[in-house]
Amino acid sequence: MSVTDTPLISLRAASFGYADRRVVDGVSLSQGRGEVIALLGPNGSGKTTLVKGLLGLSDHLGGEVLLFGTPLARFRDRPRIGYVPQRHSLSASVRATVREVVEVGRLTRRPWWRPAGTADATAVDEALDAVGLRDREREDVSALSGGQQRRVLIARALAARPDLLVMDEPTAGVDAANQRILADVLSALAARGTSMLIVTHELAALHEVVTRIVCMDGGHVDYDGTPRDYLATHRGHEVGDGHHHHDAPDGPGARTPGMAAIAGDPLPPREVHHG
Ligand SMILES: Nc1ncnc2c1ncn2[C@@H]1O[C@H](COP(=O)(O)OP(=O)(O)OP(=O)(O)O)[C@@H](O)[C@H]1O
Repeated sequence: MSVTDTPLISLRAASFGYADRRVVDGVSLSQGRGEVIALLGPNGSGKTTLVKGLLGLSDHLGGEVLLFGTPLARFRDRPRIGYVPQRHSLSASVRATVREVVEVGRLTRRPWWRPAGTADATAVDEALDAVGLRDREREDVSALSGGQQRRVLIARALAARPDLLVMDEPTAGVDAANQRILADVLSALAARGTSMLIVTHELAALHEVVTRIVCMDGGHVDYDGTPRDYLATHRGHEVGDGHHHHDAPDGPGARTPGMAAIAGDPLPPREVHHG
């Protein structure tokens, strides 16, 4: 297998959890370069625990986990995986400009004592362009909407030029118009070949971006295939986790659109964007 064929992530019978509590149990999954995987499943099925496991933020409790071919325990090249955490918005109590927040993404790419150079500035410019916020770079992040702040966080992750972008519910809590903008941002990244692993309850918003669907239930993977096959086998059910929802009536799943949306019903109109 050549280096370029090495999967970005490769899990064999992998388990993750917290201390001795096994939440993700015996999952086998590998992601190739350029793939955009939507990780679906009901609340509590272990999606976040799985992606946190890849980042060393939950405990690896068994099985094999390779990141870019290197066993998780020996993996040191953390900046290769960009992470946009769940339900994270930027604190209103800290004053920082959009650009300053994105610049933080570069810190993992240089020693702490070296000041930012032109390569850092270029990476920040590109990340801001990728999310369509270059023209807002001097603004205070607290002045931005929730959806725009989510884009700032995506830019922060992109600034490190990761090989894999892991996002936990990037569209949750964002209104329909801004979901559309976020989906466009992710589509543009996908068109550039960015590999993504996206935990989501809102497949309808992202269906144009996703190349593969992995569905979890009770800590296991119970579906892994193309969006087309997923649609065929799950027709009549709600997208993602709607049919399993049990513990978060006001959570993101509560807004999960039905199958009709992914099957081609029109999405909400695009937001007209001013400056
Ligand atoms: N830090 C933690 N310590 C102990 N248990 C945890 C921790 N974080 C999550 N869990 C438990 O792990 C289980 C799976 O949670 P996880 O967040 O991975 O699910 P999820 O599929 O991402 O759910 P959601 O769709 O609600 O985000 C839950 O039962 C949760 O209580």
